[in-house]
Amino acid sequence: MKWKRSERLVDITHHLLEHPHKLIPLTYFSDLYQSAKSSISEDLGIVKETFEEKGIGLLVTVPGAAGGVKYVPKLHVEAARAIIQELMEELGHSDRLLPGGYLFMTDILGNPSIMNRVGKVFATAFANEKIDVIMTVATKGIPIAHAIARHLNVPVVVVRRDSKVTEGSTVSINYVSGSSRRIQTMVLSKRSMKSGQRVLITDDFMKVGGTMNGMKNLLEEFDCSLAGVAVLVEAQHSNEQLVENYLSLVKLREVSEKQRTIALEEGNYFTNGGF
Ligand SMILES: O=P(O)(O)OC[C@H]1C[C@H](OP(=O)(O)OP(=O)(O)O)[C@H](O)[C@@H]1O
Repeated sequence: MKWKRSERLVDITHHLLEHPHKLIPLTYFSDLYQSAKSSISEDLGIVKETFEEKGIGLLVTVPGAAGGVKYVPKLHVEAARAIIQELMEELGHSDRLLPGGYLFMTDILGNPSIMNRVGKVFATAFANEKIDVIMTVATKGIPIAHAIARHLNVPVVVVRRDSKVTEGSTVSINYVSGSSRRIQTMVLSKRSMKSGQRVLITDDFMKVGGTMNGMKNLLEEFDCSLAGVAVLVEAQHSNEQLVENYLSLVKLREVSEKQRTIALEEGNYFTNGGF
């Protein structure tokens, strides 16, 4: 089948979007479309210019025999800010307030369109980091972890709070859950990670950071290192913050269970390295 340029451009775009952060040799495209490398290079130049101008992402070219092109999901600042503003509007409804200063977020975490945008905001911040794995803790962190993983093209590991025979042999640690000051357990299958991997930790909500801190401690048991911490919503609180370096999209500054009010502000995404 002879491919017209317009058909190649559509198919190249589709392939790149389906394989973020994957280095694709030019020969893959020239063989697929039976086209000269020079034509493919021109095609990729058009895709690159449109991707970067429209804020879809970057098209990184790696020269040399082992080279190729790699699509890196990366939003423009304005697009990231608009997604965070959208989140704040969604979260700002007083009926989301739960006892203990938590917010009901399950509907947002279950919304694939919102999660996809959240994933791309975080993937933008970590686009240049070497990340091998994304770790979260069951349950509500799972949709966020997968959303980020989709854009970074890396696997997700889910820490559980209980041991299950279906996880095989496991590593477990105890940690103090910040808000409730309860001793809790984190369990992760030994098969989940390999020594030396760099891990991005994420969760839907961080209050005192006990949960996040527990996951950081778990990394040490696997001889893995922390590549970053991504939090959807962080909550202001009076206790000592157990986690310093993290990125949050939204900050729950103040809640009044009596007045049923929620005060939100942008998280530290833009001030702490999101861009
Ligand atoms: O910063 P901390 O004070 O440790 O609290 C943050 C925890 C608590 C809550 O999880 P839960 O609602 O307890 O558990 P699940 O995600 O399974 O609903 C939230 O999803 C974070 O994981």
